Amino acid sequence: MPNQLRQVIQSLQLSADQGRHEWLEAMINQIPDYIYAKDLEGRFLFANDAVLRDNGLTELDQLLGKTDFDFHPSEAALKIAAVERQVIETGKPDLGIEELALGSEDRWLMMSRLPLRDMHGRTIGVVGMSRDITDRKKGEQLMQAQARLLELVATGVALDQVLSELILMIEGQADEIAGSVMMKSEDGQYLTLVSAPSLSEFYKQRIRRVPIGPEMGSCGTAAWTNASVTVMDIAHDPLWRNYLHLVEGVNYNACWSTPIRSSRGDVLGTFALYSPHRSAPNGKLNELIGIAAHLAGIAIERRKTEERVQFLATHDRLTGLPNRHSLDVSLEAALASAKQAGTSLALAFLDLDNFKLVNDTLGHAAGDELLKTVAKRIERVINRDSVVGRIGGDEFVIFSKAPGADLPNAMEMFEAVRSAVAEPVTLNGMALEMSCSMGVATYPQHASEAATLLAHADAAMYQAKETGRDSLKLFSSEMAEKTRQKLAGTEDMRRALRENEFLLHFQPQLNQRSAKIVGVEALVRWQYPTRGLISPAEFIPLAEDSGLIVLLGRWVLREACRQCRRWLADAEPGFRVSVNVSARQFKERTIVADVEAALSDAGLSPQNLELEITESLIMQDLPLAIELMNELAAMGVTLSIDDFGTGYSSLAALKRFPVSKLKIDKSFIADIPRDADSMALTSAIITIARSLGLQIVAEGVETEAQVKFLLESGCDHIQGYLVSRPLPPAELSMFINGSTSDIPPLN
Ligand SMILES: Nc1nc2c(ncn2[C@@H]2O[C@@H]3COP(=O)(O)O[C@H]4[C@@H](O)[C@H](n5cnc6c(=O)[nH]c(N)nc65)O[C@@H]4COP(=O)(O)O[C@H]3[C@H]2O)c(=O)[nH]1
Repeated sequence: MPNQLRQVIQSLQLSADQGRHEWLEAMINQIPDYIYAKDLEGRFLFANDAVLRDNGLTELDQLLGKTDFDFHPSEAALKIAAVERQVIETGKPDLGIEELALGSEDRWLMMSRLPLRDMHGRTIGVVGMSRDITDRKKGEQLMQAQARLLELVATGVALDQVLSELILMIEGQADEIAGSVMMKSEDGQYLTLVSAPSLSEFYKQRIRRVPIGPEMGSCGTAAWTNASVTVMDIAHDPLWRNYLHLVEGVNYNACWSTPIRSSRGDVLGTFALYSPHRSAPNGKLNELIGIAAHLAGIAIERRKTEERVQFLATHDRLTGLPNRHSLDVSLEAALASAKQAGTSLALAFLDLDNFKLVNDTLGHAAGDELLKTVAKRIERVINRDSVVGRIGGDEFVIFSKAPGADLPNAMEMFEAVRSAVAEPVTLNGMALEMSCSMGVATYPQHASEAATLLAHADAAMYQAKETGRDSLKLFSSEMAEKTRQKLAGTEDMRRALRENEFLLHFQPQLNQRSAKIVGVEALVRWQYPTRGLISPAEFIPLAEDSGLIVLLGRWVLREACRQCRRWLADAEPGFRVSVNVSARQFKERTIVADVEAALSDAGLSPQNLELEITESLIMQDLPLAIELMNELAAMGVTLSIDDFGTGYSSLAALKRFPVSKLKIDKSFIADIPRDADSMALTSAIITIARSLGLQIVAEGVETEAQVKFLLESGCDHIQGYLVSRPLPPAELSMFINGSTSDIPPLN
């Protein structure tokens, strides 16, 4: 035990024997904390080994009697002296103060100073203790930095800024390291540098884009293998063999790269640390790298999700083209700049010809493939200043954003688009010839508002369709007149609905063997105040087009059910009213609720209602049609396929639908007995339908010869002018209650 300490202890009159002193000294010297005692003048009376080591001393004698002014700059020494003087003067301890160690920027100490008292309680100096809390402090800083980083991610700060903060945070935890974050390119072939705040500019330029693959440096390999890669000596590591030129002139000798992964484990990029020392990261640093890669993953994934959400909000999922909404925005902007610059703008509306046929015959996947191909072809052909967007199933809109694009140039481009779309395309191994119909409208000639411009281009496209498809039409004033008429017609129909101008006629369906009326088909008419009775063929297409068919169809259902209820008392058991259903009623999913409401309003049983559904309705959206048909069939409503033979569905397909009846289209019946093919086809349809357990009704029966043929072929039910034209309910009542015997003698 050094004399000085013994003297101190003796001076403190601590009654201790020699053994205890040695034991005490050994213990104090084992402690990693710093312990010292000073007299009233700040001279060291004692210090343990930790203090000596920290000051670069080996013997206590080198310290005793000296003050902090002998070891530290006077400014720092004055600070210590002030604290100690305070403790001595007040007699109050100064406990648990956290301070940076003298002369250090990153070493933290927790200091405590207490008055040193003699056995009489007099203060004769100060005892100091301090503990190195650098690790704890760094841990706290790391936690704070993580919290801040997550806040930055959450508040949408730019990704490179977030990553740069992350790298600085890790760099702050170890000496002489510099970090980088690289992100995997969309095609998965490359890593691109996103952030590296401390790497040399020179080096950053060289690693802006590096390939991913086996033996592609530390990062390229880590991204390839989805595993950490620790290269301790770049100069001699085989992974860097082909990349040594990158580190020429910079002092990076080790590079440790860790994959940044998404929550699903996919590689999003890499987090790398460079060190001038040929070494591997220690356990603590490895842990930090793991945290950093995880945080970087959160930041990148979050940003990707945001970008995806943003993309989906503005783009069509299938083709990746701008969607209706973003197209509207760019069109408004393009129109505004054309107006400002006093230039023109041409807009084309494109609709594929026979797209539905592709979907129906080759399936939706092939339809989707075709749309993607078309989108790519259009993008390939249009010039850089033009925009193409997909605004509906097979509808595309194209316009030039550059002010001043003159009409002849624009028309030339649109023609090129048409040719590109018409190039042969192979779907499901089948080579197809596609075509499209296009309509063009221009600002300022045809319209000055975006919506009108679109509507006019649409009208021109319809004109192209009507004149044989596969063509391009420029909007004209006659088309404007047609559009105007269409709008006026819709408005007129809306008014007619309000003013109850629609009425129903009913056409009987006869079981020719029993000569009984088994049901009636409800057919709508429009009693126009000035034009008389208008046929549905004239207004149903417009009602379908405008969507008014949903309201009209609801009215028809309700009215037909009510009328059927009135006839039930006189009618044959199993008597049914059949009602035509339009595709729009299915598409807008209103049909099930409408049927329920009509039945309950009329007090009619579902068994007395039949819905006529066309093949084309079913094929427009097969899964939806099957879903709704199942719901309706489950209610007990009978479903029949109307106009059978005019669509594309095969008899075999009928097995998949919950239908119980087939109506053979009148176009087949009309050709009987003139056309042998129609007869053969009709008879085949009847045979197969019967084998499937379906009832068959022949529509449009006008002659005895047709009746004879149908009877021989096994078709029992007929509907047509031969039995009766569609009639107002009052006239039809006579058929039903048997008060007229006008039914022709069929058998
Ligand atoms: N040449 C000939 N024609 C005959 C004969 N027997 C009946 N017809 C006509 O054939 C059409 C049969 O109706 P549809 O095929 O469902 O065809 C209907 C149907 O698709 C649609 N329609 C009628 N009412 C409604 C309705 O309430 N809702 C819906 N969505 N469509 C309806 O309008 C179409 C035409 O209806 P209508 O003009 O009433 O024409 C009726 C009917 O008058 C005949 O022996 N020879």
